[in-house]
Amino acid sequence: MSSEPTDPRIIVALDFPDSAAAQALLERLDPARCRVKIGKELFTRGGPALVTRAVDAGFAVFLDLKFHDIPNTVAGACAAAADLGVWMVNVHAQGGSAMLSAARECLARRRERPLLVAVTVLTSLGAEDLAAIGCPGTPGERVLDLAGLAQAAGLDGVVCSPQEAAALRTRFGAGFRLVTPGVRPARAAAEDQKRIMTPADAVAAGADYLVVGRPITAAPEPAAALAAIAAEVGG
Ligand SMILES: O=C(O)c1cc(=O)[nH]c(=O)n1[C@@H]1O[C@H](COP(=O)(O)O)[C@@H](O)[C@H]1O
Repeated sequence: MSSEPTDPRIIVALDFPDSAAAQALLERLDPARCRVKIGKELFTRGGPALVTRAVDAGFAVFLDLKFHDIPNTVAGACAAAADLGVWMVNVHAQGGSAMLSAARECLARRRERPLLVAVTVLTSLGAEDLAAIGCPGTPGERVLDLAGLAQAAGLDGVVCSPQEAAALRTRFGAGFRLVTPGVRPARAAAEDQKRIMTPADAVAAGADYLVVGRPITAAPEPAAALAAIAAEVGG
């Protein structure tokens, strides 16, 4: 487990349709005040070059490509992510124990490695969505099961909704990283997110890192929106 400090806690999700828009926001953000996340949309547009630019600009980068494939393929993808110098990388816990272990082992062999976290149940899914895909139980129950799989495989933590953070913290203890999207300031629109909480409530529940996209990136003044959320959570 890593013992690095959690501050800054806020990870700005750079979900932009082109590299120029992402670059423009990066130039207005301070790497001492936030981390950034590059996900599927922006990575597919901007590729590794954009990731390298953000790393070189001093940002702790969460490369959110949610790898989910056979163990050998996922291990190789995690190694490629580590080569980019990112701070955190993720895989889907539903890929199973062998896949999680392969990812972990491949990164453990490196002198410096990114944190490895597993996505549990997407924050856009509610109980009725799980039922529709034949998945029994509540999102909370499934998240606990999948987080158990991730911890047993030696991962650093999980991506979950803040609604599950308190139960996970109780079950898995202080060193297990809880990365929570599904964060919405009071009165902000939920949009496609279903399991949400405010920034202050998420941190009170035990979240280490808050992934925040549109409440910052779609704000008229993104840096001011970030500062307001940072003030709410104390860092
Ligand atoms: O892995 C993620 O980051 C992730 C997992 C999850 O369960 N839910 C979720 O929303 N995310 C990501 O978190 C970000 C949330 O963005 P906003 O809904 O705009 O704040 C997006 O970039 C999603 O891809």
